[in-house]
Amino acid sequence: MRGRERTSEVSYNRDYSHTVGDITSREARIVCRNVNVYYGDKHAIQDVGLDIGRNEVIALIGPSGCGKSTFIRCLNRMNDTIPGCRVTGEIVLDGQNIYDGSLDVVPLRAQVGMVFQKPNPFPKSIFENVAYGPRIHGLVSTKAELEEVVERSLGRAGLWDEVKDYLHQPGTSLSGGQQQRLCIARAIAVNPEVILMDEPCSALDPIATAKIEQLIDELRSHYTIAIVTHSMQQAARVSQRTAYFHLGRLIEVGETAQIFTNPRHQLTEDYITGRFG
Ligand SMILES: Nc1ncnc2c1ncn2[C@@H]1O[C@H](COP(=O)(O)OP(=O)(O)OP(=O)(O)O)[C@@H](O)[C@H]1O
Repeated sequence: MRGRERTSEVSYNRDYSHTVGDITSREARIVCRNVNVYYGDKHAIQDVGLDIGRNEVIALIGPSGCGKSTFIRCLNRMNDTIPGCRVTGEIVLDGQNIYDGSLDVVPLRAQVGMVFQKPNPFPKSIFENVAYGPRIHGLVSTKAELEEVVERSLGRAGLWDEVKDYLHQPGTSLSGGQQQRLCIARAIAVNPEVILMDEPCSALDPIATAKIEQLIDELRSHYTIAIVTHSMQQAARVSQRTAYFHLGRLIEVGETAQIFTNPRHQLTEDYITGRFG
């Protein structure tokens, strides 16, 4: 790590000497400590500590391969599905370490929903895409309740008005941006607390991207959101805090405005000014 005067002036976290800035959050929803991830012998995430707060959007940024996706996948144990992947450390959601052996990952993945880079609706109708989760998680007992959940979720995802007359058309018949909002509605339908988004706009045009960004801002009042993005403009537009990763380490975290206007670590500055990445 290159040093210069700037790095000697900054205050590091007491327990996370390689991370500049305050890793804690006043109203922490997720508390990550000493998180390490290995793919076989490869040490992909190294000693990450980070809180993610209630009703906040946190952007995870950094050069390709720095571990953003790997880290976000730790938060709902999606890495469990990757052969040879091992996670150590603690990730506590509402007081429970989600890596406890006794924890059932099925409800966890409803509680911590995920939206991927490419919209991935099920090969089912628009209605069924949203209804599937509440039905299998036993969240509704009548048809009327199910219809209400579908309408509310599509409404919250900003899609209801566009699809209310086509609920029985295939989800895949929608445009890319609409499909992504359908996937957000599907995540919302099972009452998540946290929504993880891994480059949710990378397959979308600027208009569809703007809609998703506006939606993210609206969703913040109900959910905690972590978003991986390659777009620094997007991070600046949608997030309140930003975390900068480099080679598997969390280098700097802070208020988004501070990270983009006054980064405290040389590596962060190099990245945001386009010197590498
Ligand atoms: N399934 C896997 N098996 C082995 N190594 C992996 C796997 N997935 C990721 N890695 C490695 O872990 C490191 C972090 O990758 P990751 O995809 O998390 O980075 P990223 O910051 O999200 O990258 P990008 O911005 O390009 O998506 C990289 O060195 C990558 O090659």
